[in-house]
Order: sequence, then C-alpha cells, then structure tokens
Amino acid sequence: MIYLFSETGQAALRSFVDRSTLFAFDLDGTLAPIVADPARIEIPKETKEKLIDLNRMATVAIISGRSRTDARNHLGFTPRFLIGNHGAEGLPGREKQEEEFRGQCIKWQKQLERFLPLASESGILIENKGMTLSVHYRRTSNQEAAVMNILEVIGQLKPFPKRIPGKCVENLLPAEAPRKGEALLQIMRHTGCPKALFVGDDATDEDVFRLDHDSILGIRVGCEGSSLAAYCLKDQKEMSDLLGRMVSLKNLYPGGIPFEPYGPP
Ligand SMILES: O=P(O)(O)OC[C@H]1O[C@H](O[C@H]2O[C@H](CO)[C@@H](O)[C@H](O)[C@H]2O)[C@H](O)[C@@H](O)[C@@H]1O
Repeated sequence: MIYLFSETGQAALRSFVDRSTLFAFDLDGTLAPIVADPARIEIPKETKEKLIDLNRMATVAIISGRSRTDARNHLGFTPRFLIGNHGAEGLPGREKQEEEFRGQCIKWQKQLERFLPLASESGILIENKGMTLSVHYRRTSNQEAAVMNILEVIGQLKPFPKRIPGKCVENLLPAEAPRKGEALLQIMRHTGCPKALFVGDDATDEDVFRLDHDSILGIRVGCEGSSLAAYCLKDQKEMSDLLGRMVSLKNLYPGGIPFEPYGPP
C-alpha cells in the first residue's frame, strides 16, 4: 500500500477526484475510532463537520457493518446513501431478500443463545443487527479462548453462515447477502458515478478493496499488515485531514450535485 499523504498518493488523489466521483466510507475504525463498547462510538467533531461539508457538494455513501438505524444515530447527518449490515441492508430493490435475512438471523440468535448460555457473563456480546449478526469478544478476559469457543459454535449453526472476522468480532452473514463491494457497485450504477473513492479499515472492507482499481480508489485506515487496498492512512486520526483535502478538491468542481437522500427514512 502507498501512504496516501506521500507525494505519489496526493498526486493519485488529485487526478482521481472530479465531479463524477462518489465518496464512500465505512464507519467504525474509519470515521469513528474503535472503542470497547460498540454503543459508545463518536465521530470526532472536525471529522463530522468536514463530512457534512463534503455531503453538501458530492455524492456521499456510508457503507457500514452496523444496521442503518444504528449507523444513522451515530452519524448525526443524512448521507445520500446509507447502507447497513455490510451491504445487506438498504440497497434498492432488495427488500424481499432482506426479510429472508432477518429470519436467518433470528434462527442464529436462538442457536447462539443456546450454545453460549454464559455469553454475557464472560464478556461475549451477541449483536443481532437484523440482517447480519456480530459476536463480539473484545471484553472477554481471554480473547484467544473466547474466539476458539465462538468459532466452534459458529461451525454448528444452521443454516451455515458466511463468516467474516473483524476487530475482536466474528460477523455472520447470510450466504447470499450482498456485501460491501456489491453494494458500492450497485450505488455507482444507480447514480451513474463511474468512479468511487472508498475508505475502510477492516476485513469486510477488503470486499471493496479487491475491486477494479481504475474505477475504485481504495484507501485503508492502517498501513500495517496486508490489504488489497492501493493506498493507506497511518491511522484513524488522519481521516479528518483527508476529508479536508477532499472538500478542497471538490471546490475545484463547483456546482456539485442536487442532494436527495436515497431510500426509506
Ligand atoms: O463496517 P463498520 O461500520 O466498520 O462496522 C464494523 C463493526 O463495527 C462495530 O464493531 C467494531 O467497533 C466497535 C466500536 O469501536 C468495537 O467495540 C468492536 O470491537 C469492533 O468490532 C459494530 O459493533 C459491528 O456491528 C460492526 O459490524
């Protein structure tokens, strides 16, 4: 990965961004720093202000692993696109499928509660987000043992889920659920934006980073470890600076786009 604030990275950003660019962001670990309690995330004030500015002048999409309602409560503004559940919630024309996903998650939740009866006492948090489910182990006293236990239980779930590990979390998705990459491509088709810039930090974001690099500029928060993203930021604190640069680049293209939020409230 190339550091985005290097000369090469800045040149790439300048030549990529124009009036037709869609700006898409992940939430946890990208717009908001990671904290121990998922309910207590906060988008830093400066980051939020710049994001709101960008949202006024460009097409902005938030593609989060959280449910749309939960993500909306933390965002405090209305982006044109808000996709939840790692891509499984909020895509145009997928309403019937979403109901099936809900049914699967209810079944998984019941099974997980049966197989992990002492979950909350041991610090495991089962988060049913409607269309996907997350099993958190950040607050367990022995994370290694906890994840082994969780994986064993996931192996017994029916129907068998698509499992994507994240930051101290195992995410369970219905096998047929659209993921972040498919969600981004569908929004691009819907808006007619031929190019998208996407910033994310976690394993579920790799689903976007693996897409065609000519039309999608992938930026990973964190330069360590492996990723399919072409560019990276050193850490989440650099997000505010990046948004500031995006806003000033968009200022080069006055006129913007008419703003109309997509989807149900
Ligand atoms: O795709 P995202 O918007 O980044 O959502 C990914 C998951 O984020 C949340 O969990 C993560 O952040 C928590 C708060 O910082 C942290 O406590 C947890 O350990 C992380 O895994 C959220 O709770 C999940 O539902 C999302 O899937």
